[in-house]
Amino acid sequence: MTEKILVVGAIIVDDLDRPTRLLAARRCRPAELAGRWEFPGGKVEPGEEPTAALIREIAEELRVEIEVGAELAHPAAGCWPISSVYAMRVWFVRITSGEPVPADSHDAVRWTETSDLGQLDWLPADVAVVQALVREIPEKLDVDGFRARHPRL
Ligand SMILES: Nc1nc2c([nH]c(=O)n2[C@H]2C[C@H](O)[C@@H](COP(=O)(O)OP(=O)(O)OP(=O)(O)O)O2)c(=O)[nH]1
Repeated sequence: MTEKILVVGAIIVDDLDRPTRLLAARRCRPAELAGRWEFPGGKVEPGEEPTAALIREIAEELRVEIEVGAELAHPAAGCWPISSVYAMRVWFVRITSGEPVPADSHDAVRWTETSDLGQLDWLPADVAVVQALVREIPEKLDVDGFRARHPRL
């Protein structure tokens, strides 16, 4: 069986310990995904560390530097399924330098209160990730707790 291509995504939060807002990005390409919201990021290149790919993608797409925090792993599989071709891993991250601006992958970025996440029209594969976030929000997005409850496989 062929390995799926790994996509990495950033859950950009205002504070890694006590997040209250999250930066969602609206895709502008390809046409079938345009207008839907996602966790900015992209494909890991051959030989690249996933978190290095995340830092690279966020610099390319939003022109900011980030610190990578805890991973939000799929509770059973580790990776979040996207399609027969792609699987995704996502991490909480914090911006350490710069102001996020959409480059060529997005036409909007929006800081969203964690309570309003369900209002956005997310990419289909991201809905499960958002649901996992929403389930955890009453616990103030306790990222250490996340790490304990969703250990990487
Ligand atoms: N970045 C990202 N991609 C996602 C998410 N959810 C989801 O289904 N995808 C899909 C969309 C794409 O089909 C696939 C790859 O993502 P991408 O197009 O952002 O990758 P990339 O930046 O490396 O792409 P490119 O420069 O080669 O065009 O993953 C998400 O939350 N973030």
